[in-house]
Amino acid sequence: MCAKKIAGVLGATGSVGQRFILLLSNHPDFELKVLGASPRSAGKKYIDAVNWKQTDLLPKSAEDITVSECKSDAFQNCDVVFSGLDADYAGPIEKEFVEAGLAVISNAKNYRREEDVPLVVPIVNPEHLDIVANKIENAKIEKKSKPGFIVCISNCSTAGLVAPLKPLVEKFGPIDALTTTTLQAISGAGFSPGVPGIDILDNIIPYIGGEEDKMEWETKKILGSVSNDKSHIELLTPDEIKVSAQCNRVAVSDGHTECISLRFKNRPAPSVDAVKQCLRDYVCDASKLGCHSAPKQTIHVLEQNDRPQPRLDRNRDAGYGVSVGRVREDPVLDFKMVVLSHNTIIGAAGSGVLIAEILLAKNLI
Ligand SMILES: NC(=O)C1=CN([C@@H]2O[C@H](COP(=O)(O)OP(=O)(O)OC[C@H]3O[C@@H](n4cnc5c(N)ncnc54)[C@H](OP(=O)(O)O)[C@@H]3O)[C@@H](O)[C@H]2O)C=CC1
Ligand SMILES: N[C@@H](CC(=O)OP(=O)(O)O)C(=O)O
Repeated sequence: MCAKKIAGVLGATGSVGQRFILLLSNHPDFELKVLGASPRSAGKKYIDAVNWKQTDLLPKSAEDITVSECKSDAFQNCDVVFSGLDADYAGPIEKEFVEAGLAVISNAKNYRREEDVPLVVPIVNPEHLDIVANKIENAKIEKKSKPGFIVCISNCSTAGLVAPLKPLVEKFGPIDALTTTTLQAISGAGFSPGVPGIDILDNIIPYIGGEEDKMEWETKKILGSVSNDKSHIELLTPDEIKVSAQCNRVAVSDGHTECISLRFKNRPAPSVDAVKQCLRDYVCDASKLGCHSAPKQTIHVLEQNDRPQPRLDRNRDAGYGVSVGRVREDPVLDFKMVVLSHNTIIGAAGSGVLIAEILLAKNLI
């Protein structure tokens, strides 16, 4: 049995950072050693710096770690650094880490649109990590030291959307039109400052800044393909997919729900039963690789009329699985369905951990 890889977390005190702490405590492959947050938290013990808001208790192993400033010196011994940094600060910090030769897996939006940065939902497009493998291979050929790199995790609502789309597009071809209306949990808005109770109690907020554009754009990259020379990602064209998103904040703690309608380009459209079977049969590559956190069932197709529900279904496969319910014909497009995914697990920190497990299985960290 190899020694565990050393892991660090940037933005360790936030909504995503706290989830990283939970997922990495007692992980068989990674040992959490270094935590970073803002200058307000640096120098304090983690237990004193964090305002812990998870329903699971703060792991003992993290309590006494002294929070560092987010500078690469403190993280030099890390084999992998997970970032849950506020996007207002993530850009230059993550850049400095990559330049220092570190492997960074980031939840922040800053580098998602760079064409040579993989944007990965690990249950959907781990093959985009070939770009990292190619960078490392090229450095070897040029006898340079192992390069730093960044892998971005998608927007949390996008992660839930692309999970069922991947097997459907593979089996039934391009999607001519898709609309999605989201009902997003408050943990998605983070903890500093977070959504005020007075705004969300007895209410729905029909606007989440930037979210609709992210869903519409990121879907094209995640379902796109690696270029022949493995240097960048080629996006799907509008001819291959058209997405329209409307995003809403609702009074749910964790778990994003999405009501999706879609029409395939190819005629005749498949039957409802064929769509359900396709979703049930999908086994993601992370599961085939035997990764520790990979879901046993990637997509759970639920038959009850009133499911999925966030409180009841968000923890399927420990939050790494996605639930799909109410698959039925749509009188305007071809089909409609309801998708539920855990926004801070498969939509954020869990995806980061699973990406690291895949990188490890491929000897890239
Ligand atoms: N929540 C979610 O479901 C998802 C979030 N994301 C993305 O992940 C990132 C983190 O989100 P979230 O956890 O919700 O945000 P939070 O606001 O809860 O946490 C932000 C973190 O950034 C740290 N930070 C703030 N300012 C600085 C600074 N100047 N230097 C270094 N660190 C700083 C904070 O530290 P301190 O406590 O010391 O202030 C805290 O650890 C964001 O980019 C977000 O868009 C992505 C997918 C899903
Ligand atoms: N905006 C998402 C959280 C998220 O994923 O944000 P971003 O795409 O900026 O990382 C939410 O509020 O639920």
